[in-house]
Amino acid sequence: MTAQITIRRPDDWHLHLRDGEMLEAVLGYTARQFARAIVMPNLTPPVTTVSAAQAYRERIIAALPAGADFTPLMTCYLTDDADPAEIERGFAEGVFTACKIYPANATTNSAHGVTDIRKLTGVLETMQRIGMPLLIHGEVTDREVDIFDREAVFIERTMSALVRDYPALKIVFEHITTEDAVDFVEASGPQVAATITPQHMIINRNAIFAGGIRPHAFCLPVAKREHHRLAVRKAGVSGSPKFFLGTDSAPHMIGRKEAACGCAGIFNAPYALESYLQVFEEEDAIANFEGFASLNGPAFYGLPVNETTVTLERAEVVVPESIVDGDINVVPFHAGETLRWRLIG
Ligand SMILES: NC(=O)N[C@@H](CC(=O)O)C(=O)O
Ligand SMILES: [Zn+2]
Ligand SMILES: [Zn+2]
Repeated sequence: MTAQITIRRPDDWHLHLRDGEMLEAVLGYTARQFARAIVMPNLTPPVTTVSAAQAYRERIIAALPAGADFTPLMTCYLTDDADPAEIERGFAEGVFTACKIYPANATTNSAHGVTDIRKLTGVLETMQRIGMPLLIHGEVTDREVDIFDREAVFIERTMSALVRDYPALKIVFEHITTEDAVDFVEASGPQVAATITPQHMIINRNAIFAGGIRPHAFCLPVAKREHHRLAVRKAGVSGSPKFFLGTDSAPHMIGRKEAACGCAGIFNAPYALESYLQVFEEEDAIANFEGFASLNGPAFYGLPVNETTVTLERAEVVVPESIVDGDINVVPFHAGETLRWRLIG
């Protein structure tokens, strides 16, 4: 049995770092595991301009623990009136790495999101021309559509046409949760890829109702049926360059999760690599772990791979029931469980 595994240092291609005290409390966990991360722009107010992204990047860098080697890659939150010139300038100046579409009201802090993708023609043409990736939270927001079908219906109603109409646009289908999304990404050209979270490889929708309502297993897109989990898991460990690591680590204060109307989001940053590696091991696919965690993302984004490495050893790690820092109290993914790998640096 392998006792240690060393891979090139991974990156997280989908991450929520928040701001202020929460940023201070959670950033170190990601910086310990990952060299770079695509930082989601769904702050209040959202990050829609080059100057807001620059200022947010500075706050992140200022909050880094001493000696950390971590680069935040910033994203622009698209709204109906997003300005193609601003986006092109942000990309050219190296401030924006990508743009993010949240369909309006699809998820946490998405009230300013896009109401109709047809309003973005100028933006999407520009992004296609300059090779700037478009990251999509792929769920319809139509309340008539069952919540478990919203990703599949988004493919039918929006994603298919988008891929057809912008054949050279780089698109990341974020945090995929269904067999439909796996099939769609596999059937599309190399310009279409997807991120996969640890939770969507590990839990199905039963986890949200195991013996009672489990708010810490609730995120969006919500976990689906077992056959979808198996399809997502298989895609993730397959070695296909179209699938790469994106934790979607999304911390919310314990009181905002354990509430009559609890927030969506799972905080998985502290043990993300341990969690993913366990899946690759269970699927007898450790040989594909480095590709998923450290190579496929940079290749898709056209960025260099990281030069340094990380090592995980086979050792039990008990995940704490909560992560507390000053006033911040967040329950991590796998709280109270024992994981089989430990990141040693
Ligand atoms: N994934 C989540 O459940 N929540 C994210 C938003 C998102 O990625 O959709 C958040 O910002 O809390
Ligand atoms: Zn999302
Ligand atoms: Zn997210």
